[in-house]
Amino acid sequence: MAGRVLFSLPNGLWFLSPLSPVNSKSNHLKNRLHFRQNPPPSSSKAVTFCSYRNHLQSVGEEPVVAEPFVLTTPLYYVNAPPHMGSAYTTIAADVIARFQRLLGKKVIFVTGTDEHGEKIAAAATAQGSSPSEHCDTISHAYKMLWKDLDIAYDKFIRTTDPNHEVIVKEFYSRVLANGDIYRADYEGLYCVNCEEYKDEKELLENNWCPMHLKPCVRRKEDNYFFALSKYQKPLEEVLTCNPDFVQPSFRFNEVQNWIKSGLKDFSISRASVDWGIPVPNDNKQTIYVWFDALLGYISALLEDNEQPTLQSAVSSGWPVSLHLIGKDILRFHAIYWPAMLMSAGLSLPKMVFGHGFLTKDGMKMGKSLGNTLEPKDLVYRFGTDAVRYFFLREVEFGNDGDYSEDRFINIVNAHLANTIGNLLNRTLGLLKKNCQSTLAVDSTIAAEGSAFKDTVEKLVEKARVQYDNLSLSSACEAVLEIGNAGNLYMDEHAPWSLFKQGGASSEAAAKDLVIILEAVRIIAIALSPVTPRLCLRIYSQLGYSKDQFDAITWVSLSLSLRLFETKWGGLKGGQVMAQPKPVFARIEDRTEGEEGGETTKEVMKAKKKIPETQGVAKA
Ligand SMILES: Nc1ncnc2c1ncn2[C@@H]1O[C@H](COP(=O)(O)OP(=O)(O)OP(=O)(O)O)[C@@H](O)[C@H]1O
Repeated sequence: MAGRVLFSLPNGLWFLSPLSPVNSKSNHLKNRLHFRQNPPPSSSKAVTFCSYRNHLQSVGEEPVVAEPFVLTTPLYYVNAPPHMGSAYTTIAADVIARFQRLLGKKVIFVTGTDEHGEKIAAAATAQGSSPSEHCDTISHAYKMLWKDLDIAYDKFIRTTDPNHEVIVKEFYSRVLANGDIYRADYEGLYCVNCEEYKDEKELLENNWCPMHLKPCVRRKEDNYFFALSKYQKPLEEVLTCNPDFVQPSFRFNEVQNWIKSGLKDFSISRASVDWGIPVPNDNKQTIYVWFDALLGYISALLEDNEQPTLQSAVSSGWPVSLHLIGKDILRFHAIYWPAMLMSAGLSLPKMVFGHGFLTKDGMKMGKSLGNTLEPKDLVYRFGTDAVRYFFLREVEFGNDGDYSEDRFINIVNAHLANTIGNLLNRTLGLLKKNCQSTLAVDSTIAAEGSAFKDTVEKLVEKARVQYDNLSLSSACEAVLEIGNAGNLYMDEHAPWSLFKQGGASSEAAAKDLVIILEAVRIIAIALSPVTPRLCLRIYSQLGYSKDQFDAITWVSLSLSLRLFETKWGGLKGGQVMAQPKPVFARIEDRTEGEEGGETTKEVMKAKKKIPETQGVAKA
């Protein structure tokens, strides 16, 4: 999405004269907001966001009880294959989706690709392929990467999908009928690579684009515009009535300031771009990104073989609970999109979260700059869980973060291999040696009167709250603290020496092992949204099957059905643990064919897969 608008905010337009007034600007500015299908209660008053929501509820468009948890990533622009920045948003979305599923919610996780525009056509020509072949190749590269990164999405929407086109056209027609689209002439300096008119103030000498270091060309065309300015007040109200609408809170303030500084109408079509969805009733123009790609969030919701209508798509999960995006496209998601939805009489998303950038030498990593980090390479070298864990734990969600390989290796080794993996391994080693790998008592009995149990329960609750607040790094930290507390407990109690003393000391030592293993069991649930493979291996070591792992929930819904939850008390006396085997090999210790695990095998598997997409040339 962002790839189509780089560094240019298409607000500053150069109006010459309104053309054949689809709805002339002067007229539509006088109009009050109205909604074609569901007119609001009083057409004589400007509609506020709060009254708008009440109105939608009364006509049944806004569900009173939230149903599924629907979340989206941006639809990535297929001008080049994915990179670690695209992977970052998608990993974070996957973690949130997995967490919500653990809470027992039905989740619809939407991702996909934005496939229209001049840059795509140019990239295809440069490759000697057709635009549609090019889109197929790059879109496939995204899907392959999501597979390697264990991204469990529910819907993958491509904007070249014919159903998407139907939805875009219906949406456009609604907004048009609402008097919010008009045609006007404008002229300016155009950067072909940004696919955007630029404000002369932002250009370098001789009108060079600062991003592409190429000259912009003067262009004049007539386009269709969306009357964003009409939504100034309603958007102010959206923020006033809904302080959680934009997260993190400092981005909320940014959005508020943008709105305060005055909203200008924006262009929604291109006359010179063929590779796109034609504007209804004017096939000389194609629809520009915001009236195309953003609609993918809605068309993705269509069920297979369903009539593609806005109504049917919306009834399958709109409004979304969360749009997860990078801060580069915040303005479009937090201002343009809500205004467009209001114009079409549809509900607004519940939250837009704009995270920060992964940077390289302080610059945003991006396809256009080409300063990207290859996620496939990282997966090949370090494994899927290591990549997922590092970026979420290291970068505070919402802020920027720079990548360093040393830091990557240190963090992953210290947290996953040492604190968690080693704790499990040495406990199971002692259990094997002294208790035939069998638990002496239930974990509830073992922990009677133990302050450690309370510590674990508090920390896991802290992790839940942090996941819920989208503080993903803090959630990881809370889980890691359980591991730290477990290691401390082990060192303080020294069960290895208690076993040597025999008698009551030996019994106490056997209980200590149960206590530590129960803590590790809880870690495996709490970290499973972030490192699902590692957590499955931990669960297997604790003697559970994959089916049992797949059935875990965070909170017990029914005591008889949900045995494996984050509450203390899952492990039972007599339960037999598996033979101790490292669940996470330290990075420098991994060699081809090494025993130790699946981690090594996963790395080798990823290595074999690399050629599948590595050959995709950059646009
Ligand atoms: N460096 C990055 N850090 C974090 N997220 C990123 C980064 N780069 C891209 N993204 C994610 O991808 C989205 C933009 O998608 P897009 O396909 O336009 O990628 P892009 O690499 O930014 O493209 P371009 O460099 O051409 O602008 C962002 O909103 C964000 O979700």
